[in-house]
Amino acid sequence: MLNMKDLKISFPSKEGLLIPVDSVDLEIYRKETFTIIGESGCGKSLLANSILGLLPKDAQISGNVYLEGRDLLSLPESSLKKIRGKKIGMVFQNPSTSLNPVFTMRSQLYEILKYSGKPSSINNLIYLTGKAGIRDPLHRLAQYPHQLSGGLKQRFTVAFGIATDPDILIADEPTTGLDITVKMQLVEMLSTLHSERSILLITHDLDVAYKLSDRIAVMYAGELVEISAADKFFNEPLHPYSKHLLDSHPSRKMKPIPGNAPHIGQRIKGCRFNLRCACSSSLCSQHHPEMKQIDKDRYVRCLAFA
Ligand SMILES: Nc1ncnc2c1ncn2[C@@H]1O[C@H](COP(=O)(O)OP(=O)(O)OP(=O)(O)O)[C@@H](O)[C@H]1O
Ligand code: NI
Repeated sequence: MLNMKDLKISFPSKEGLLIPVDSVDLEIYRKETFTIIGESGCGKSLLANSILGLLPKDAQISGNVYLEGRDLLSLPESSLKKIRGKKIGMVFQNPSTSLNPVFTMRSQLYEILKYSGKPSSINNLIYLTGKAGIRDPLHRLAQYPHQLSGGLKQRFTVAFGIATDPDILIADEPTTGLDITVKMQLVEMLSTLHSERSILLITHDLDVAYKLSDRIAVMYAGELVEISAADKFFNEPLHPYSKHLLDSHPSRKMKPIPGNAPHIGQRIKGCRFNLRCACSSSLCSQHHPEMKQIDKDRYVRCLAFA
């Protein structure tokens, strides 16, 4: 459905070219929830934003992003805008920035539907708010963003995200900043959407990833280092970094990952994780591993598997 080939995003800077996303290859299947996890700054949001053509102006991008065979990166802005509106839905990290404070929820949802040529009857508005798990829809639709709780605002951004019935919904940290009860309600709601469309989920939160994902991709310093079916991933992570990520969770060993994530300008020879890896050998600091298929639904970038 959505395919990335050798995607690279870079920024010119005084210290030379910064490459926060490097050689990413991935495929998101129809109706699956594909989740990207990894420490802050590893490139998750840039990767997601590249699908929408929403990168910063100075970003340089190469490679391909195919949505149903069409390369989004080669399309002019006008076509991209149409696709963005109809085929790709987006749920942003901070609902306050994606909701317009001066319009009611009803008029905002109405505008999205009208713009994308979808039915904008009140029945459809109620249907969509219901799908996003919003109770008492008529009352809520009449309100302005500042009258809503954080959880309700986030539900409305989900309603906006699915309004155009997109093939893929991109949700970047949708649960960040929500308290635990509201977070779990949102997760519950997202899981009901899951059977209908592909979801690209980005999260720091392993609980959220565990509850929602069909497959997990782990990103480290701009590269994907593991892609695995979610059940296998949580039982038997392959990459040493994946193991550390899981061990840092309170329900496991709650052990922090040793060392620090590399600085964005840092060029690391060999495996990018070798400086922090307990299993690292002299080979790891010399050879940069390729992504290798281990079995039907697992890939890993680690010399221990080469
Ligand atoms: N316009 C820019 N110019 C230079 N570097 C940038 C720019 N935008 C982002 N970056 C850098 O790219 C890296 C990846 O950023 P990105 O936002 O994709 O990380 P992330 O994995 O989403 O992190 P988080 O989990 O904190 O949201 C970061 O180191 C960031 O500083
Ligand atoms: Ni991010």
